[in-house]
Amino acid sequence: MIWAGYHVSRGSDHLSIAAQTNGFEHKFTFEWLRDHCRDPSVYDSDTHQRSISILDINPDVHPFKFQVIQGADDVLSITWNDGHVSTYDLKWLIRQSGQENRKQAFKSPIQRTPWNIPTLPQSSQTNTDFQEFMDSAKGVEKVIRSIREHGFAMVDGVEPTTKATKLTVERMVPVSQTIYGEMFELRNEEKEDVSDSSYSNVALGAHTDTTYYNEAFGLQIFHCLQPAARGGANILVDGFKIAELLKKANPDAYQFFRKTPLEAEYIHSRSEPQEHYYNVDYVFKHHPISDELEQFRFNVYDRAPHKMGLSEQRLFYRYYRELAALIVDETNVMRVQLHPGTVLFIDNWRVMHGRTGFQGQRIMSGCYVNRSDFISRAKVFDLA
Ligand SMILES: C[N+](C)(C)CCCC[C@H](N)C(=O)O
Ligand SMILES: O=C(O)CCC(=O)C(=O)O
Repeated sequence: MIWAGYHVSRGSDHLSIAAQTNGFEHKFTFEWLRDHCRDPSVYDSDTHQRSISILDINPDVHPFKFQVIQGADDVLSITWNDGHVSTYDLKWLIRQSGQENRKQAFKSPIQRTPWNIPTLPQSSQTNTDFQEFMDSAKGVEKVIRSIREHGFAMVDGVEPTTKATKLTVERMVPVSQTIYGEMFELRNEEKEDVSDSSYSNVALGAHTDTTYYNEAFGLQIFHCLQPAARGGANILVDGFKIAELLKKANPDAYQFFRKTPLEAEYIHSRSEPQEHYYNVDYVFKHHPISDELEQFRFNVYDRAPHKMGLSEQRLFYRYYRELAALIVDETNVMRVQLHPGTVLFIDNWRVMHGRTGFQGQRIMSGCYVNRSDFISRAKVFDLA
């Protein structure tokens, strides 16, 4: 059966849709087709949820007849041996085909552009005005695009309060509930029962947060409500650039961190701890299908004891020094003096943050956002 350049034919247990141009065949078993029936009786097209179990489908299901109905959207219609009729938008069906290049199908739709000092993105790309962000979908899209392409974004002109920071974040994504609270205000007065070193005035080397969580938070948000009298600048380092540099300088080290999961842990409260976060995962985490680098995880402070054999220990220390040296190399370190009014969004799966030590009172307001919540929002704009 010929349809707009395709030939649909039947095999022993499948249908094949062959492109007339190059003869490429998209093949789907009868079971796959019946399972992917988009009829409202078995599938909700609003929520994309299926409403039947795989056991409701007869494994011997096969077409009684099939035909292509041509129209605005060409449709494949199958009448099954049990009498059920399924229709498929042929363009949709071809997009689901895993034969051609499954890897390709999962490639990120956005171009991630690793940066360091010589290649810093323009502020016109990364910064968005508060009113534009609040009033238009375009403003939100611009911020998401910058986070996806460059690993960070800024919104300027926000009222310098924690309440306004929350409002700004929630325009785009829900704020996460964490052990640090929802919105946190980081002050350098000793917090009585909290053990994290960020609640002090010491310098913090560039790191990603919550490596000890099973899913590290997707975004870290900072809004400096009161800058320190001296020091206290933030630093940002693009982990994807570091990945690129390490891979080039020492491919074995890159492979080591791709294949060797590292231990991380944290106990939040000093007295009567009610929790002990612990996780193992890779420094360079790749997508299981596309193989693209998806997450960079690096935090020297929150490492748990490394349970490694002797040769692994030797390699680990050699390579970890090399990695750490790239992260402090000034060519790779962006300095940002945050001031009241600017909300900084950091992709915590890519860009490391830190700060210089400081004197005087400093107040940093902020929060975390779940990875899934952020990616879900980005997908609406076709940015994930
Ligand atoms: C942001 N806030 C101050 C609330 C917490 C900071 C946590 C930092 C921690 N060492 C980590 O890397 O997760
Ligand atoms: O105080 C800052 O600017 C950064 C703190 C920090 O690195 C953190 O909270 O993880």
